[in-house]
Amino acid sequence: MVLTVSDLAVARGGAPVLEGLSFSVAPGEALVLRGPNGIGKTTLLRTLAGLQPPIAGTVNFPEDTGAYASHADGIKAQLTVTENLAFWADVHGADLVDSVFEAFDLVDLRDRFAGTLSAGQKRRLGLARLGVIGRDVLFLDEPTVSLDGFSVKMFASWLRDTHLALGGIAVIATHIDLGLDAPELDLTPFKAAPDARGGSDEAFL
Ligand SMILES: Nc1ncnc2c1ncn2[C@@H]1O[C@H](COP(=O)(O)OP(=O)(O)OP(=O)(O)O)[C@@H](O)[C@H]1O
Repeated sequence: MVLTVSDLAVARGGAPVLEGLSFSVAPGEALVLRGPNGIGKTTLLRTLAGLQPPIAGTVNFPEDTGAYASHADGIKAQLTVTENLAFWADVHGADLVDSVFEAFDLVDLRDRFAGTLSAGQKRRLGLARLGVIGRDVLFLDEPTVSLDGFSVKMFASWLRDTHLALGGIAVIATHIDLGLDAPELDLTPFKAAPDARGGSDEAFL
């Protein structure tokens, strides 16, 4: 299982954002996306994950092995932490294992309604979803936003010592160092030439 990207071009709102991207990520490896605000990290991650089509090139990894995570993580406010995780496990036909509560520091929050969690706690729950759904190829958009230093370290440990150690793959847009010893891809040189058409995609706003 390898993630292979060939001559990819991506667009947002009908306007090309990045072009000419080729790279591959092997099992057990992560790739960190770098670049200034607005360069196209979110657009690229969404395209890699199959949430929007590329305008050129190809993205290859085994079907049904990918998962995209951003701040809009689909937490159900009226369910407890445990019920949220059980729901996601169920949808993916996976078992909800106790170690997930520990890995994401949710042990004391098991019975709390998700709607009552703080921003950082919600983020931990959203990230814990990745620990239950058993997907091999993770596309992570600023996963550590709202997390305190301790939680960042916990998440980095899970990523390194569980997900990657078991042969998973991760492509991560992050402005902070997760201590992963992963290669970085600066997207700046891949900025698409300006497109006179411009455009707007209301559904994506
Ligand atoms: N509806 C739209 N129409 C045209 N351009 C858009 C539209 N929505 C976003 N863009 C532009 O697309 C570009 C890529 O945005 P994207 O969110 O992928 O960047 P990013 O690298 O993730 O940014 P950040 O680091 O700020 O999160 C930006 O320059 C943005 O202004």
